[in-house]
Amino acid sequence: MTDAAATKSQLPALLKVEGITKVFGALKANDCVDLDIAPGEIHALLGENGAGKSTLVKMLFGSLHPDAGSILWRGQPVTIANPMQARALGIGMVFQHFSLFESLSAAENIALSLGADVPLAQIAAEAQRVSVEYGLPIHPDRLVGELSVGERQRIEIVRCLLQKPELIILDEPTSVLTPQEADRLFATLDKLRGEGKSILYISHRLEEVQRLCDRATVLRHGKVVAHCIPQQETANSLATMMVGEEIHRIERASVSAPPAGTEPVLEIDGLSQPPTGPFSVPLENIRLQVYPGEVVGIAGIAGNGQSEFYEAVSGERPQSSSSTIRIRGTEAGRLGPSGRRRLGAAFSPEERLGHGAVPSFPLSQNLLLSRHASDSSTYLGPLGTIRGGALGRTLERIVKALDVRKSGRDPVAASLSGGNLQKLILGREFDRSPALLIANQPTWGVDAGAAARIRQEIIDLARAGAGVLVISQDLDELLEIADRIAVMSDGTLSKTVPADTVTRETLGLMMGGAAPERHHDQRIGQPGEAGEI
Ligand SMILES: Nc1ncnc2c1ncn2[C@@H]1O[C@H](COP(=O)(O)OP(=O)(O)OP(=O)(O)O)[C@@H](O)[C@H]1O
Repeated sequence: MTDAAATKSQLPALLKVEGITKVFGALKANDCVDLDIAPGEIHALLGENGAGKSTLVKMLFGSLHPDAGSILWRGQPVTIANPMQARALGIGMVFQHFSLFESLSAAENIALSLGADVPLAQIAAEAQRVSVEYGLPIHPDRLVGELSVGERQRIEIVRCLLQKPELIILDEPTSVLTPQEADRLFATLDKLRGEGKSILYISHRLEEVQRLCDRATVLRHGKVVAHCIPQQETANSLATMMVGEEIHRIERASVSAPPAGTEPVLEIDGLSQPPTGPFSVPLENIRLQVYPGEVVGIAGIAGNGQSEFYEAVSGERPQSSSSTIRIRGTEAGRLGPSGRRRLGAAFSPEERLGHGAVPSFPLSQNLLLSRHASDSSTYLGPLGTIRGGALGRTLERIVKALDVRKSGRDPVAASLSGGNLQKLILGREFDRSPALLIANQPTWGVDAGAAARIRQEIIDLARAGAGVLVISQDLDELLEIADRIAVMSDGTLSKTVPADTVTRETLGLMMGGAAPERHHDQRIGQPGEAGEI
């Protein structure tokens, strides 16, 4: 045990959890969990998707209630009936799925949760002060609906800090952040720890857990399997504790240039789009080609036009000109998502709940929503009746292929853990064997084992002949799976470079806008790209 961790483990606990159990139907999501957190400690809560982490922290925040066990706060047993009581005790939480109203400004959202009679201008000023003090830049007057996921998260953290909590629960805070934003967050958390605040930190990124956290509790299938000091472990040993077996190593055969004359599966030619809202990023003359057999990655700092680009290529925001987007040679610019799906495209959006899936619909109905147009003869009868048997069989196939953990046969989407829902949404698209897959942040919030599985599926899909476009803020992910990488910056797209000729550092520079040439696209095997970065 390191000296600091040893000292912290001996301090009287700020929070102690004893034998907490939570049952959903036949599933024990938490099974007699013990955990203690000292003042001034960053404590990691680790476990694979569906291990029970969110269930545990929701009980600490009063949004779920334990079936057995006790919670002690500063040594006293407490019942946390609701989030208001949790906040009153001094427990704040930043959720994995943000709880902000999109049509309200950042300051209005903060005002709602503070619930006090404080003028909005004062709340905005206070939020600004906290955001500067803790290095979390936000714009209090901006509408949340216009902001990137990273910016929304900063608002959530600022809102939480304004409530002056003693314990802050962070559920996968860095999964949507760039390396630079994550570094800034770590500095913020360090500062909070220095002020004596405690942090319960859920993350699938084991390197950052080792770098940041004093102690860790590891859950598997709802049970505590280990308490450990992350710095005394390796990322591999932590992952093995979580999943109980070694993590799959990605296998990736190199891809050769497609034969001359091969038609791209996706061709974007001069895609420009004016701002779609007061704070949205305009897209400027984007050109890109994706060929069968390859994975093309789009890197970039959040808020540089990736969301607008995804909307344009997926058909969520059809274009005024048909010819700016071609899918398998057919002009598709004016088509919506279903029209593009009929051409063989598949899509996986960044936000899984609300966008990738309807939270209150069972999984089978969510499956139907994305496949009714492209596979109508499989899932719909002659009079538009739903073929439940076919839907059920497909669902089972997807669940098996991606090892989706769920409670019950066909539960509502909202009941799946974040990572399991992500596996389901991607599995739904893989299952169609699409000619083109466009995935936005495919492994956001997914555990190390499942992320490896998803990345392998993406590579296998490409090697089986599909073209894949992956938008990701995770540079390591792009370097692992992409054959070519382009960087989105300020609504423009750099030329692509072969992934094996770039490093994180050069990509980081490109993300900062250092790429001298834009609007070009280059296929694998064409020379002279890397030197031009
Ligand atoms: N409201 C609910 N109803 C039914 N089952 C639920 C509910 N909430 C969670 N579960 C189930 O409990 C298990 C634990 O889920 P939980 O969200 O706590 O996992 P997690 O460790 O946070 O996973 P992830 O890393 O994917 O977020 C999962 O199998 C999930 O499907």
